[in-house]
Amino acid sequence: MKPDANRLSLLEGVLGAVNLGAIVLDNASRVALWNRWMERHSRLAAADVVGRDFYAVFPELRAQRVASAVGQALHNNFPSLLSQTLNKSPFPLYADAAAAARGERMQQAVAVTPVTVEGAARHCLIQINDVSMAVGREKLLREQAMVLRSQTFSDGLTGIANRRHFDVAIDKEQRRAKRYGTALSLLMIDIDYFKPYNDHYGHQQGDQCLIQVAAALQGMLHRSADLLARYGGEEFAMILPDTDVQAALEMGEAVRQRAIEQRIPHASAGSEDKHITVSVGIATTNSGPDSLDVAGLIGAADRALYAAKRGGRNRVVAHTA
Ligand SMILES: Nc1nc2c(ncn2[C@@H]2O[C@H](COP(=O)(O)OP(=O)(O)OP(=O)(O)O)[C@@H](O)[C@H]2O)c(=O)[nH]1
Repeated sequence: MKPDANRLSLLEGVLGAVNLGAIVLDNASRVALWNRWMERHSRLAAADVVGRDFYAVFPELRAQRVASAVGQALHNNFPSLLSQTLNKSPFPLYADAAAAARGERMQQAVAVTPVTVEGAARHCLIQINDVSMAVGREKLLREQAMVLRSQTFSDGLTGIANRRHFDVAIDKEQRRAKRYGTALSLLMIDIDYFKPYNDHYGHQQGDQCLIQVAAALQGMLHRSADLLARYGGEEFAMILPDTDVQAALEMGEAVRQRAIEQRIPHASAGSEDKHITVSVGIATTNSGPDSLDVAGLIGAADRALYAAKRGGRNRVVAHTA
């Protein structure tokens, strides 16, 4: 074999073996080369395609970015890499027969490159990579990152916001209240006689009680900036932006009532009512000169809660400066 013919058959062999789609178009956009990968995934044989107008083979591509990339390569000697977000699957190519039957195109990365051919007008090479796996992996990673993020900010037992979420939110709301001169209220809510509940019914039922109370309180919040968090073991915190002391007292009372409405039996409660109750401590900060910082607000709500417990439990106490 002559050296030139040798090189040509080597090149044909290589093009046939590469694991990507290769199409060569001549200057009049006729298909000059169609490799085996293209045959496999388009289900069009080279013999049926070579020599035909590219847009007769793929009419839908005429109005697409691929067409302008081909034009730029052939007429302006300009290479293009098609944006994958805008051109996910421009070619009707399928991983296998089953995907073709489902009409599920493979995700593609497409590059169009001008090719100089000795003694002929400029050609162009279209390379198509199957990036379905990479795209799938990326999607999975993004989904996992979202799950991780939501786990980082929610309490594993009750599903409501956790302490970390609370810390971020209270800080943000305190600064917002100060900046806009609005009131901010914090409710600390603690289940009464929870240690005897656990001792009497067991830890697992204690967990169920926490889940039920958390869900009931969560259902009371309707404004997007309101937040209920699990602050500690059997203690919840409710952040209420734009809420003055009067409105916070009403909310505290509604919380107390909602807990009672659950009718969770508590045979060993230290009180007359043999059902689960909660105590609520409230602190409110305004933008005035005696406005509280985050630590001050939490400390004040904690002291109010302690006063509610000392006062007999199943009650609401608001901090007074
Ligand atoms: N089941 C369960 N119990 C918890 C969890 N976290 C904290 N606890 C329990 O909550 C109880 C809290 O008890 P205390 O702080 O003594 O308060 P209390 O018995 O509720 O008494 P008062 O608050 O004064 O009415 C402890 O027994 C903890 O073990 C949890 O995730 N699950």
